[in-house]
Amino acid sequence: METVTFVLFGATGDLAKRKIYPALYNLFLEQKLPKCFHVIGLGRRELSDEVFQAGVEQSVTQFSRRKANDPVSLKSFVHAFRYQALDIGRKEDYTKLLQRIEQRERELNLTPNRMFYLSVGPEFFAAIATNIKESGLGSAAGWKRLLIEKPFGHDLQSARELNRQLSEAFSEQEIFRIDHYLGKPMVQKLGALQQNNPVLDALWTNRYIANVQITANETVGVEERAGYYDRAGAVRDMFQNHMLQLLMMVAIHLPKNSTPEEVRLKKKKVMEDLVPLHKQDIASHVIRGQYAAGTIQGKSVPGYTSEPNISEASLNDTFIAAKLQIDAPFWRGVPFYIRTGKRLKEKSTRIVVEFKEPLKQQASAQEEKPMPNLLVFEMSPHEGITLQLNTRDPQHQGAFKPIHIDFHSNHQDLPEAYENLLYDALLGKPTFFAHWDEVELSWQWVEPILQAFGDQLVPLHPYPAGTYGPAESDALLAKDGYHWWFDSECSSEIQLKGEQYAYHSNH
Ligand SMILES: NC(=O)C1=CN([C@@H]2O[C@H](COP(=O)(O)OP(=O)(O)OC[C@H]3O[C@@H](n4cnc5c(N)ncnc54)[C@H](OP(=O)(O)O)[C@@H]3O)[C@@H](O)[C@H]2O)C=CC1
Ligand SMILES: O=C1O[C@H](COP(=O)(O)O)[C@@H](O)[C@H](O)[C@H]1O
Repeated sequence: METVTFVLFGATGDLAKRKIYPALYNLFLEQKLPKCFHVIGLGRRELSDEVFQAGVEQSVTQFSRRKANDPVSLKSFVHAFRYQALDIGRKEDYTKLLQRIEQRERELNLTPNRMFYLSVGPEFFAAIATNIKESGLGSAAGWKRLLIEKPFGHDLQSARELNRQLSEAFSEQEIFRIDHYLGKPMVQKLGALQQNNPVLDALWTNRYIANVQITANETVGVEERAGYYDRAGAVRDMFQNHMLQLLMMVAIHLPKNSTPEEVRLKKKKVMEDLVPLHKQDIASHVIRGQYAAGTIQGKSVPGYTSEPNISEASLNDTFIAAKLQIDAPFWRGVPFYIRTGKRLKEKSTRIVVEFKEPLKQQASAQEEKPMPNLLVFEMSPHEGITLQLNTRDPQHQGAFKPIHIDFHSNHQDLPEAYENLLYDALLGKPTFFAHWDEVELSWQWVEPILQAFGDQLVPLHPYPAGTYGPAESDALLAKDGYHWWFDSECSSEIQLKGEQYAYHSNH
């Protein structure tokens, strides 16, 4: 791996502490960082290198997946960190930063490859990119890369404007837009599973698939992010980015050994083929909800509008469910249902592929009917794949009985999303980053939803915290003769009737 200077804007912030340092530490332990790896952390406040290093050590000790119990390797890791105060708007600070970086590159005899990670609010992205360019920080003989966090824009127009500004300092190949769902191990496996298993590959079409359900349920509420979340809502916070990325990843058909460029083009094609919704049709395809007071895991929680710093009159969405259609030969006629929300009954992120039921159609009215075959990709709370099959139960007059073939990973050994993404960025591998084309098409697709929500054309359904969202979300599927899998009664029914064949792996 090539040597690199990792320049971290927002080095004193929450994301750096909880995600970036622990991810770097795990890569360090697995020897996945370049030799002579070093970091320059930037923030507004004045800190010495020693105080900064102590903060990095603390965050690694607190948040790392692997225990930081070897003091020698921990010291060696934090020794790679230096700190410099920098105000994003002050040009002279970038000149000082350049001098510091050049000095370190000379000391360590490094090729001047520089990776700039913007772990700061999106309002700073354009100013930082411009200052990197104007100060000469981006003009060294080595490569440069820009890593940015979401949110990438607030709507189509602002996303385009931001992209225009970034493009003046960095080319598309140099911009790595982080969508941490693309870093989740199960999401990264989706393509490989399909490509390397002819059984799955053959089934991946509307001939066999009845519908696809993509769920990201959360138990947390708005937490301390009122300022951001009340302007974003579930549609901008989760749907436009993470949920549509999951849709692209599950719907693409990839030939073996596809290049990043091929993956990008296939994902783009999925977005281009998504049937657009018109503002006046949104209410029949999209359900908007907001949590009311309720109980989650035995604990009472307030409603959204009683949360700190949220107005009592807020009409912000904390839940969204939608029915999407892909107008392409493989997927025509297969509804993709997507839902995500806060303060729901349990944390669960999964994709369920429900297969068609020719046996059910053939069975007479009196005959007992089998359950559909399901293929479930679970990302949270545990990573796993489950296949639901039907068998007959000799103990119950040969009645149909679903069985589950289960693969579950030992999640302690799984890399965190940020580890995967940082590793790929260091290697310059763009496959699991959001390309501008996807981001632009995603904003374009959600734009009528944003407008319909803004103009109050879609009812805002309250749902008690601790449920699965508004009943209208169930009705969205019931209209087509389906239901969300693994919610309440449905899931317990399957669990009770089903027999489990489990396969556990350490990887
Ligand atoms: N936290 C999370 O879990 C997630 C965060 N994100 C995104 O990551 C980004 C960072 O979030 P987060 O770490 O939570 O934010 P924080 O508010 O915790 O940290 C902000 C950082 O930016 C620095 N900063 C702010 N203003 C300036 C300035 N004018 N000049 C220089 N530095 C400045 C702060 O420095 P100082 O401390 O010195 O003021 C601090 O290091 C945001 O875009 C957020 O949306 C995305 C997904 C999850
Ligand atoms: O990006 C975000 O994601 C988290 C959910 O991530 P997960 O990995 O825990 O599923 C969400 O809570 C947050 O609001 C959003 O900004």
